Amino acid sequence: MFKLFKLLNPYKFSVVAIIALMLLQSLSQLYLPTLLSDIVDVGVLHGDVAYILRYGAYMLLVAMGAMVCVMIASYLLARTATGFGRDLRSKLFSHVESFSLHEFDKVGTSSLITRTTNDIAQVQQVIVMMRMFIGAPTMLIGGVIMATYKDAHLAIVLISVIPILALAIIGIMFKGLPLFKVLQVKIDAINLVLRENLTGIRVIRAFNRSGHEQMKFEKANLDYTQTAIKVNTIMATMMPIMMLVFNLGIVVILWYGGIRIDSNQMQIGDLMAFIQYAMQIMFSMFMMTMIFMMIPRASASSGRINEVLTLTSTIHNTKEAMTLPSDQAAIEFKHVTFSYPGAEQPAIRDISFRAEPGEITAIIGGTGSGKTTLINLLLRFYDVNEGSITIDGHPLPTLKLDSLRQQIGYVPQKAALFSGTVADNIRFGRETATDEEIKQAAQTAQAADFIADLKDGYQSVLAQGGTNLSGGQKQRLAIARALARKPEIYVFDDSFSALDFKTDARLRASLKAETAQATKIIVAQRVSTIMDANRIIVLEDGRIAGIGTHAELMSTCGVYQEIVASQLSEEEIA
Ligand SMILES: Nc1ncnc2c1ncn2[C@@H]1O[C@H](COP(=O)(O)OP(=O)(O)OP(=O)(O)O)[C@@H](O)[C@H]1O
Repeated sequence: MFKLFKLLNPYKFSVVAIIALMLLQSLSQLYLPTLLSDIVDVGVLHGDVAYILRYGAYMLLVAMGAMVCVMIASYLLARTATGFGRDLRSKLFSHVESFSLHEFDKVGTSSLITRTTNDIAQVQQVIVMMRMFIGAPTMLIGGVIMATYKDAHLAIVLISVIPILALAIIGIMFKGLPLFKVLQVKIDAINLVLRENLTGIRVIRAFNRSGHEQMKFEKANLDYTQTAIKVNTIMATMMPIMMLVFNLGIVVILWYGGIRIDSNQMQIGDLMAFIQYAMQIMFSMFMMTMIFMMIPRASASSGRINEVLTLTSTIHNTKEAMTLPSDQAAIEFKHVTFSYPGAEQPAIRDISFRAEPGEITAIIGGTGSGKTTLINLLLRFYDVNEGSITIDGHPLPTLKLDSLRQQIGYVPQKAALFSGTVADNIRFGRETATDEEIKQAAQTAQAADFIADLKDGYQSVLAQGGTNLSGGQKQRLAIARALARKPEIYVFDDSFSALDFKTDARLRASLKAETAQATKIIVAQRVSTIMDANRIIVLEDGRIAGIGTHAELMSTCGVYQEIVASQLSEEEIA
């Protein structure tokens, strides 16, 4: 957790001020019972009204001073804690942004969400408690000193109670600590079910699986609740134990104090002050308990946050990484083999091909044959295990990641859109694109007509993920976004599947004219989409089953013939 507290550096002046103010406040609090005992022992017992009024006013002043200290410290603390939370969230977010897909797979999306929200809130809570960190020990130590100063004999009772309480707290903490870690993991589990449920709501409804999902959620929820109850029960036992020990302590103090007053060894005002110090000590022990309750949970959370922060992306720019020149870009895969982390079998093996500028290179194959994997490697979402991928002769790891991705207009298999307007989503491809260029991109992507039909045209607002559009409309917007980028390389990962045949054909015709010079890679399931490609790569079980034009493959590649036969009519094949 201390590692994270380095983020408090920009707030060091506030932190110092808070510490000073809280020390001042605690000292004032400790002074009040002594003033009270003076009023009783000198003013009340001798009937000196002027003394009572003078010291009464003095007490009021000290109490008000303490209150002002708390108010300023609370204000500074609120600012520091929220600032710390904001900075930590930003740090975590930007760190996660640098992750390759491998790290995302490793931590899991739901857990990353919990860590960026709930876990940071737990650590932030510790900062909020900083007031207590200073107040509680000062009051405890100061209270013991002042009580001893008032009556050393009586103080023995007080001091002997403290270790008993401390032992009880430590024992309970040891039982609670492991459960706090479990608690955070169980919040992850709730988030996972919730996330799956919300994103897959249509499928869940269509398959009448709401009851099943409800049960899954109930299970995760109950699991979390049971652990939370267990933790809280352990923690809750602490309070009655503390109260019991302390109240017994007070009874003993009153009894023994009475005897000492009786024998003129102590004054009544001092006993009153002594009891107040005992109360202050008890209060500070309560505060310490609260701190001890918070710290294990926060330290479990900070461990989870640090785990993400120390995770470095396996894919990053090397010092020597160069910028990819923005001209024609020939892509070459040379004997590429790749396995997903943790997978037993390679997803692709010994893949070699070239994709030339100005040409269309198509990739076709059954589901799971490794088509998307090839694209993931080209975009350097993952690094190859064997072989190499080059662009214009430069191996991908020698290129700056930004410059590599800058040159690629990528249309994913599942069109991902963002909340914002239609224009915003197309401009996502290139921030500097003019309105004219956005319209042109939409025109080429065959999206202009449906955009014109929307109520506010290009300014129509899309729901989160573009759920207010059809699948084909989303795909066309994703294509327009890639076109707006004006890259040297286009990658269409099964991007025409949701389009009807006519739109598919029109789109490909307009793309041909618009992207004549670029290197185009088209992954497709439909033969009709890629029949006229310059080169078709046929994949089967992660290996290349054939490379050539449609005509060549029809005579040489059995796998391709099978795919064609399953899709096209006799005339189309001919
Ligand atoms: N993130 C991942 N982690 C582990 N294995 C994966 C991952 N993504 C894909 N795979 C595996 O790699 C293999 C190739 O998957 P890939 O997505 O490349 O196939 P595809 O040809 O694009 O299939 P489809 O046409 O169905 O999209 C499959 O066996 C798949 O199970």
